[in-house]
Amino acid sequence: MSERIVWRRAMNERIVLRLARPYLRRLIGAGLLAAATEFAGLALMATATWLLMTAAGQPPLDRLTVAIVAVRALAVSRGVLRYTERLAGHDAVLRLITDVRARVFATLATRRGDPPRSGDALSRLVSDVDAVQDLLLRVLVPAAAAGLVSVLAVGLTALVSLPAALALAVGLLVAAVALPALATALTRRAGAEVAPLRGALATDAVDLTHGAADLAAFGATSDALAAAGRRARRLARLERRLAALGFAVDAAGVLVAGLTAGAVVYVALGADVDGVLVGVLAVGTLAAVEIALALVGAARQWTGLRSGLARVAHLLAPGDASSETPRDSVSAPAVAPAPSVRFEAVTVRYRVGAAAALDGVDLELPPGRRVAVVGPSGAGKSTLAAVLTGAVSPTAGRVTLNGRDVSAYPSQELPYLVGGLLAEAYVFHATVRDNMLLGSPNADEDALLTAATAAGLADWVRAQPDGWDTVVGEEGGQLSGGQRQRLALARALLAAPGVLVLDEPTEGLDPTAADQVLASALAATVGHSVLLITHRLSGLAELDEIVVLDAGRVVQRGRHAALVATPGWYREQWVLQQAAEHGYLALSG
Ligand SMILES: Nc1ncnc2c1ncn2[C@@H]1O[C@H](COP(=O)(O)OP(=O)(O)OP(=O)(O)O)[C@@H](O)[C@H]1O
Repeated sequence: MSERIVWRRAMNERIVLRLARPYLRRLIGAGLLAAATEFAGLALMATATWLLMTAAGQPPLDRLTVAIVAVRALAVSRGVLRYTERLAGHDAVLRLITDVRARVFATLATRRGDPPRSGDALSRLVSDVDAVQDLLLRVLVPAAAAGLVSVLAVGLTALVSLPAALALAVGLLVAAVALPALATALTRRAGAEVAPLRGALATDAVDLTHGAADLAAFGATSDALAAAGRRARRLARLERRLAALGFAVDAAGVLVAGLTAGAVVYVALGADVDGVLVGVLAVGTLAAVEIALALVGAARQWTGLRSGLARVAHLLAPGDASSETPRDSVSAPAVAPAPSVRFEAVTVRYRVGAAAALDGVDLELPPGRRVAVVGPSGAGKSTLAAVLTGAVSPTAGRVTLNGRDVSAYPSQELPYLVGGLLAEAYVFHATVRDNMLLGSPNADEDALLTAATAAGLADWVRAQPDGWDTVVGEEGGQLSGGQRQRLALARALLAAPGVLVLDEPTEGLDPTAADQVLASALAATVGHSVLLITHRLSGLAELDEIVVLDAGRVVQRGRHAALVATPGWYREQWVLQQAAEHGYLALSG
């Protein structure tokens, strides 16, 4: 098992690095330049030490001339080398990154079956692809340079004293192998958790903003916010822990440098090495260990980059396991008994001086009553629902639940009393199950099936290979408009708040499907309080009352049978719709 994980990790790097092949020569060049830069630094320290210590003995100036020129040359060349190394490295890596980003973008754009969320996709395009850049510039190039310079330093020390070279080699091994391994082991788990958590937080931001209305409608806002808050706090904790471990490892690095220099000096003195050379060895050791310690930083970087690299590799070589973070579960709502609803002369004006969207509307909805609100476009139907759910406050008049003003209810309590399918319901990029459970997280399979059947979604779910676990795509993009609507209706039926508001539940369905879905949804809500908003007039015969709105006013009200027998908007529309739909049926049959 662990072997498999290690193999897969190595595979991730290999998949990403395979893309670097066209730029290999430039990258090797950058690595050599980096090594030359570090070596120039090391040589500068050693030469300057030799110069200072020798000059203290006041030798003839010509003995120092070469060293003086060397110090100047090394100081200048170090800067020049660093500059060219950066230029070569960034040139190669930026070319590579352009390729990787284009490939990731193309994969994200064309991929089917496991569509990413836009927040997550953004994070992949930005931070995960940056991980490829960091792997090369901050891990591989400095690591190669540090390795090369360490070997050179040991080799040159061996020319002075073999035992001192051995002491340096041990110190360099600790600094370049043991400490990086320790740093990786300590930070691996936390580091691996950080990138998926960042992805999950980006997704939270998209869902919390785009899905805000639906989260509020199902009373899931505070749970969703709490879940996002938990993730944010966990991320902050992990990052603090990583920072603390980083400081501890850095401190250990300083200790290793000091101890190694001490050991080299001790061994060199024991081997009767010349005093000036001992000084050179001491300073050279400090510089060499510091260069080797760059590997600790590289290893730490690598740990942090791994999950990003894995996600890029996963995208570029599909068919591997996904690393999505599961959504936290939310607590169950208490199913509220239906309240008694009363609209008293409710007037809504969206702007001062604008025509009233609702104009003195009275409506009673005692527990168990089912009322339809119909009327031409712009008549105020959705406004009526919005006033009932507390989304819009009346300009005049009031809406009460059990005698208490809607605005007096806490926002956490209201969704269990009134809610349901609001206009333009948001479908989350999650499974069918998760979408349905939004308003009733603890519902069991039977309840899911009942609600899905009533909404006419069950057959489709059964036909999916993943059933309830089918991912519906961002904003339900993998569903047809009708399936999206059925899913939103099933969610509302499952949530079953005290008063179920259904705003155009059959929008986007053809007339036959619309009739079937409305009939089964109404059959599932017998005994519940329902406020149905619809522009279709068929299937309303069994409702207790139909309210006809026009320009914000109630122009007709009564049961279907009475309304079709009375001249007015309802009868005219009924006749028109029947004629149109029979024509449609005749054509489609
Ligand atoms: N948020 C808003 N800001 C300003 N005016 C609004 C807003 N929402 C609705 N209105 C206006 O209020 C009136 C009633 O709109 P409402 O959406 O309630 O009608 P509706 O009967 O649901 O229409 P439709 O059947 O087309 O959905 C319309 O004139 C509309 O332009």
